[in-house]
Amino acid sequence: MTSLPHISKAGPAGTTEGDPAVPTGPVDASRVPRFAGPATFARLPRLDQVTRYDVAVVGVPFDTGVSYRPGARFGPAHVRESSRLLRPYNPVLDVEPFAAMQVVDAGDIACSPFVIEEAITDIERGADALLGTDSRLLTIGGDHTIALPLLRSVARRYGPVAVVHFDAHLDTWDTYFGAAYTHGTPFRRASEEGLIDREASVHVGVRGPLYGPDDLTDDRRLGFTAVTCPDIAADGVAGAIERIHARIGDRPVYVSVDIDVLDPAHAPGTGTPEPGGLTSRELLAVLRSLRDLNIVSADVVEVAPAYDHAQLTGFAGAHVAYELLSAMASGGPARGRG
Ligand SMILES: N=C(N)NCCCC(=O)O
Ligand SMILES: [Zn+2]
Ligand SMILES: [Zn+2]
Repeated sequence: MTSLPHISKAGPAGTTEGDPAVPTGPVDASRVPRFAGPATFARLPRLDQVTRYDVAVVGVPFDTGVSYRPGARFGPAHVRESSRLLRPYNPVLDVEPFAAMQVVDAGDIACSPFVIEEAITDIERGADALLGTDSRLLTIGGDHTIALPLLRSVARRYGPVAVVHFDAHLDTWDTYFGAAYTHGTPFRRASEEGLIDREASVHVGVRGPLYGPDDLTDDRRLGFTAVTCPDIAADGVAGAIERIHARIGDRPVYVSVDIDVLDPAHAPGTGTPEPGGLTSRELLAVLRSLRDLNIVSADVVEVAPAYDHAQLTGFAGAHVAYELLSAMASGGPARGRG
């Protein structure tokens, strides 16, 4: 009988047992079935099972900032459960992210489900505790409100960062019902607080009706340009990649992926779905191109499992996280401003 867990060393079999320099990898799916044992992200070790890490995958089960369907508080658990099928080698980028870096599951940041301002402080402190000089965060939300405290933490370390924001929505609106901190407003607050590089931030996948033309002029003033879904329909994925790279260069960049950037056919489990979105194939291709960028941290947000079908959105979220980790592994450690 085999007992759990069979956490593997990510180096060549038999050569690295007990070597602290070699990352501890996922549970070996050829020895312990994928559907057995606890659902850490990609079946990676927990924070307390390693002595150091390069990337902490951390959940933020918060959805008090939503304007429509609630439920993204259950996103971290759903993405973890859906990440059991991931495999260690990324053939497109020719990288083994869990061998190139020590990736750990740091659990969830506990935050208030009642008071948004308190939750934002909790998330910022939680991120500060995990983000080191040579470590990065990959955060699983949670609604998009959480990008604000995450950017505060990242900007404290790197200064204002470029943002590549994948989303159907601008999320640079001002207030809802007079509330400043919501999932429709994080990038406006971040821009006002000086957390983002206004010369180098970009939305990807924006579409759907707005409140009025001012939304777009405000958005540009706040430092964003947009590669919209109609742009991608016209110029393809290659056109999108070219524009993103031209805008970002080698600046430190934070990547935020709202899963509703995908068409609802690819990701139904989300709170504010908008028809006419990206396919998962298109999104994964753009994410792979980010290997050339200086990624300082990233998030995947807005997975709301109550509206999911057949784990489509969960698998999409898990794969997005995997490609972000692969891009980080492939691009090497984060660097400060050159
Ligand atoms: N961040 C997300 N997913 N949605 C923002 C939608 C804001 C609105 O209801 O206008
Ligand atoms: Zn959105
Ligand atoms: Zn969003």
